[in-house]
Amino acid sequence: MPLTCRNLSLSYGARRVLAGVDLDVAPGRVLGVAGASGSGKTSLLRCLAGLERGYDGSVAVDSLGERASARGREWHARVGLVGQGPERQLFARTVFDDVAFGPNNLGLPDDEVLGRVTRALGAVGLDLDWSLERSPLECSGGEQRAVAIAGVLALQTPYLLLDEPTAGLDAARVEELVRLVRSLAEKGVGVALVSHDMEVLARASDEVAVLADGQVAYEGVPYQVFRQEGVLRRAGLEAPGLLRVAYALERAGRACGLARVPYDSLAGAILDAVVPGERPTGGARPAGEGA
Ligand SMILES: Nc1ncnc2c1ncn2[C@@H]1O[C@H](COP(=O)(O)OP(=O)(O)OP(=O)(O)O)[C@@H](O)[C@H]1O
Repeated sequence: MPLTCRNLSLSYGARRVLAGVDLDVAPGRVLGVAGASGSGKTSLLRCLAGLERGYDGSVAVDSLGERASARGREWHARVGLVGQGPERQLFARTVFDDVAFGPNNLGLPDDEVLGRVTRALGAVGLDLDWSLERSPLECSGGEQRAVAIAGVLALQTPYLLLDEPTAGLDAARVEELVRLVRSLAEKGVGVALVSHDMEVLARASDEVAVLADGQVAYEGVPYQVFRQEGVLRRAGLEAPGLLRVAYALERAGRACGLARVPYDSLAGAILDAVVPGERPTGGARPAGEGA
């Protein structure tokens, strides 16, 4: 059963931030969440994470039903949240201790903690031996982000909420993050991914929900969402460049097979559409390699 919200509304004082939102975060799926600054993305994740109490409507996960988020511990065992700028919350003496904090807090035996920390560090590309020596304060910003994400991964929650996890990261770490999100989904984790980077959403998401004026203005598979020009305008968003090229080609009668081509293969599909038969479908040949 998914993590769901139904008719979810939330106000801060007189300001209504969410106004009747229905969304599902399903096991093994990645729900991307897009929207302008202040459209309520973080507030939505906080409701799903069981951190907001004053909402109307319902939020449920597995067998924990309406208002169950008030039960705290049970909810947090199911839903992990990596908030914005999570590296600000690193505090332990070593990276290892920081990542181990959550599992230790669950009262798990030492060998289970070690296993979880090892796997979580590996998932974000960090080394176990390094983690035993290094203070989080001595890490680069990108490493700190990875440590903070590992700390939540080590909780092994079946649902994971990520709020702007790629903000400020270099291209290689963005790439790692997209791969991590996809591999978590392949292992059955249900992920909600908030991002201002439409390319990250197009690559990582199974579906994208666009928030505008506190409501879901549109929800669908990425290539459909990003062709909704009116919705994007209303939400202050712009489709990723490659998709805009693909849409333009389709309008000109040169289909790129958007319904079946994953975003990462789109450059090859566009070249196929422009110069038919010149390239293997989905494959981009390294520069300089002969035909
Ligand atoms: N604790 C709070 N008290 C009062 N207002 C709040 C609080 N938290 C958020 N808000 C307001 O609610 C609105 C939505 O904020 P939220 O952080 O959910 O938006 P967002 O879509 O995540 O924005 P961004 O993309 O800039 O992170 C904003 O206008 C914000 O100022």
